[in-house]
This record gives sequence, C-alpha cells and structure tokens, in this order.
Amino acid sequence: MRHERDDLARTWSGTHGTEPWGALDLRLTDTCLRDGSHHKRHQFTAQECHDIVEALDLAGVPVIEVTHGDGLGGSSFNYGFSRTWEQELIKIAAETATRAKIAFLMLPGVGTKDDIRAAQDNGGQICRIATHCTEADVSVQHFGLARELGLETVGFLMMSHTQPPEVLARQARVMVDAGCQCVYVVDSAGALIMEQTADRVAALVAEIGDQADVGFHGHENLGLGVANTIIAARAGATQIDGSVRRFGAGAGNTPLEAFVGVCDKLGWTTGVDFLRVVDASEDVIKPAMPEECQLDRMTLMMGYAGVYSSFLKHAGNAAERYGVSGAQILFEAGRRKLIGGQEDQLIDIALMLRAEADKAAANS
Ligand SMILES: C[C@H](O)CC(=O)C(=O)O
Ligand SMILES: [Mn+2]
Repeated sequence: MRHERDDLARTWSGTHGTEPWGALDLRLTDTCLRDGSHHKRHQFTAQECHDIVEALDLAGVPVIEVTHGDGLGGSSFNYGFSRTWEQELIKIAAETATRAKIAFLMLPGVGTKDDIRAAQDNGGQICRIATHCTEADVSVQHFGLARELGLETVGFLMMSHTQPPEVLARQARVMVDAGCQCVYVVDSAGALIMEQTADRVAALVAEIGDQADVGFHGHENLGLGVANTIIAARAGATQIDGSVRRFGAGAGNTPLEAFVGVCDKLGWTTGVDFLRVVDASEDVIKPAMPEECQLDRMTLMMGYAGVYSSFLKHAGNAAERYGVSGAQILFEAGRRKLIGGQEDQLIDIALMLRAEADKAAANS
C-alpha cells in the first residue's frame, strides 16, 4: 500500500512544469481545532481532539492549533461556552502529537498572561497573539511574556482587508519589536482578492522580512482561499494556515489538503503527505464536523461585505431569535465596519431590522 502511495505521489507531483517562483519551502499550520471551533460552536470532545491530532500528525502536518475559537479564555457567554476546557484539549493534543508542535491562540483582553502560562504547562509550544490590524500595541506585553517563557511567537493582524499594505506593515513592525517571530496577514472576512493579498504580504516582507517570517491565514467566503494562499506564498509568506476540509469560521479556511496537493504539483515542499491528509479529511475530520462549511448566502455576504467570519453563528442566532434575515444582519455589520469583540452589536442590528419590518407591516 505504502509503495502504491509513493508511486502515485511521484506520478502526479511537479507535473505542471517549472514554477517560476522556485521551489518554496512552507510551514503549514492546521487550525481545525481552533478556527473550526467556531463552526463546531466550541463543542469539541476530548476524543475528537485526540483523533484529529493523531491523523494530522500522521500526515506530517507540522503545526496544529488548538484553542477555543476566540482564543484562550474565549469560553464565555459572549463568545459561547466550550464543551471541553481548552487547556484540557491543549494537553490532549500535546500528549497525542509525536512530531507536530501544538500552537494556541490568544487575544489580549479575552485571554490573560496566566492563560499563556497554563497553555505552556499543558504542552503548547507556539503562542499566537491576535489583535485587530490597527491595534498591535495591545500585544506588546504578551509577546514579551511569551518570549521570556521561551515560546515561539506568531502575531495575527486580523481583518487585514480593512487597511492598506503600509498600515499593516507598520503594525507588523510593532509586533516584531515586541518579540514576535512571524506576523500573519489574516483575511478574517475572506474579503481579500488575489493582488490585494500579495500587496499586503509583500509590504510585510519588505518591513520585517530580515527579522521575522510572514504568514497568511485565509477564509473561503469568496471562494478564494487556495488562490489567495498561493499568491501569498509567491509574495513571500512562508508560514501558511489552513483547515483540513475547510473546517473553520464562515465558509471555512483555506482547505489544507487542497493546498498541499497544489504545493506538490508546483514542486513546493510542505512535508505533508497528500494522500494521508486526504484520508484524515474523509475518515476523521468529516465525522467531527456538524456539517460541511457552506459557501451560501450568509457566508458569501461575509466575504462581500467584509465581515469577521466568527460572526456567522452569532448572526444566525440573532436572525432566528428576532425573525429577520441573517444576510441582512451581516450586510449591516459590514457597513458598520464591526470588528471582533462587537458580537453584541449583531443583536442591536437584528432589533433594528425587526423594528423596521414591524413598522413596514403596520403601515401596509
Ligand atoms: C479570533 C479569530 O477567529 C481569529 C481568526 O482566525 C481570524 O480573524 O480569521
Ligand atoms: Mn480565521
């Protein structure tokens, strides 16, 4: 069986000719067990965490992110309570992985410094700190602590579509000066389109490339996850996020298994076994998903209006509760330029839409 798999991989890899960007070497992070937590409404079981980590580790995925969808401390009334405590999930992941490093996410203000210490005690090795893309300054003390603790550090500039490349580059500089070793352009809304991704990544590479890596985290809300990720890599991103089977917020993340297949064909190195990661997708990830991530009216609206992907379930809940259109809630959220942490405003928007509908009905 192994022999056949090797033959198959040899037959199909690099079949599309010379890649003008050369043979890139990328480090992939799977985020099913963190970004997918939004899609799963934070209901991962210990067994699912174990099985997913085991399968991804076997496929050779080098980094696996595990945390509540909104990062350490996210289990709350505002964001949704976890079924299994995230520190327990991190511990299970670290005990299960034989090769992969376990990463965890934290948003300053949602998580605390003590949460970072606990995540490290439970086996987390990479501390990823996320801020809105104009607020990198709130991450300074957390990067300082993470480096002091000997953790590897990654910075997340969320909602990167809202700012031009030069603003993002300045924010990346703040993170790097604080001790961040890789800054990600994070397309939280799945709103970036090809060259917009490349320009942002290139600006970060020009600003911090001699001191730190640049990464890219994509979402599928306009169906551009893989395309944006390819162009990000060509622009210099060397750390790449995705989720097997797109298991993530909104329409999901860049499908990691598809991206691995593309890399094989381009002659880029990821260290991930395409056939094994496809098996993981079918046999382990799919059964753990509540349903496939959909490219539908709601998620397309997120990409179109530039809405934070994590708002999807909150908008759906508000729409159901007040009998209004979820897509209209998201459209208005985009118009108001809401950012992560403003989930409560989705309720305000639903109430406004309800009042407008009641008024229209009374006048008709
Ligand atoms: C907390 C968010 O879900 C982080 C993220 O994955 C994104 O902004 O995208
Ligand atoms: Mn995301």
